[in-house]
Amino acid sequence: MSTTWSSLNIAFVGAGSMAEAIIRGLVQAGGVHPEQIFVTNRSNAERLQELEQAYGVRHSLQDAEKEQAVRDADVVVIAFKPKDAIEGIRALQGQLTERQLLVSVIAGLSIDTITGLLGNPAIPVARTMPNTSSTIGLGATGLSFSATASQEQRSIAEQMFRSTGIVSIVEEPLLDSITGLSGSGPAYIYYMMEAMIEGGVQGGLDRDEARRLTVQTVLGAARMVETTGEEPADLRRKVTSPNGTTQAALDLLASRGFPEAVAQAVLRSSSRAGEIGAALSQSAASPNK
Ligand SMILES: NC(=O)C1=CN([C@@H]2O[C@H](COP(=O)(O)OP(=O)(O)OC[C@H]3O[C@@H](n4cnc5c(N)ncnc54)[C@H](OP(=O)(O)O)[C@@H]3O)[C@@H](O)[C@H]2O)C=CC1
Ligand SMILES: O=C(O)[C@@H]1CCC=N1
Repeated sequence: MSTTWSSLNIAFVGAGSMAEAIIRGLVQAGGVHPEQIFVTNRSNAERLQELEQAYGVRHSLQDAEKEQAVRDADVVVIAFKPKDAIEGIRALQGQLTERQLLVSVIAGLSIDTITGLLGNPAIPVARTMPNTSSTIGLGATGLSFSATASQEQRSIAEQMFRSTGIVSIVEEPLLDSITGLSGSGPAYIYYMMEAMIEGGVQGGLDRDEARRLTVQTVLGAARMVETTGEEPADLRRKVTSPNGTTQAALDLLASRGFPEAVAQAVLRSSSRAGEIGAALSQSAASPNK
């Protein structure tokens, strides 16, 4: 692969929320021309049209066109659910060569399982764990590579995900930890926001007003950590007057095990990624699955 960013061909196999988040980042922030992007899925033509309308990307559901687009691509991104991974990757067997980079966003699925399913250990692979905030350029993506990925391919994958937010390059086993932290992480924050809004409503606020105040509070808190460089614990202390209102709320959260529950949630998501990966590896080893 010897190509420039402006001539890069990227094929997305799988056209759901994660594919869209990356496509949007590439087109709107990464300077990738929509013509450089091809997208396909299993059967949902309406969804492909929606993506074409939103971003101008090329698409097809025709087997021959899909195959040609994959063969022509410099980078093939697989973005289907783990349950569809074995069938989806086996379908790509024989279509990829060592000049191409396969990028996986599938939680838990190891590089070894991917190359095993492709039937070629020499295919370069970037295993990634992005998150949905990539949609607005505020993603956080973990990235690791097979030993076969060239320097150029590594740079291209890094540049792709930098156009959707920040990137953390790690050894492959740490990707499950990144899954627990930032891959699943947006959902923890949304869960917290749902509960904050509910508390506001129970306190008598109008739901829209409670939502507006919650959004600004979360945005402001994240931006404070980023802008001041202070530790979250120090910033928390600055909000908390002795024997004041915040202290009363935090005491209640601590008594209900809040910090421990959140840390355990991060670890549980990580271990679930490991379980998914192990199950996929086992199924991939079975020729009938
Ligand atoms: N959502 C998130 O927050 C994150 C998700 N991920 C990972 O991203 C992956 C995708 O998740 P998400 O985008 O949420 O999933 P979605 O359910 O939104 O999308 C899945 C897509 O895969 C397509 N698909 C399924 N099987 C095949 C196949 N055999 N060939 C081609 N396309 C196929 C589906 O097509 P059709 O509709 O036609 O069936 C659909 O377009 C998952 O593996 C997940 O682990 C990673 C980080 C964050
Ligand atoms: O829930 C999941 O399995 C995916 C992976 C990380 C975020 N969503």
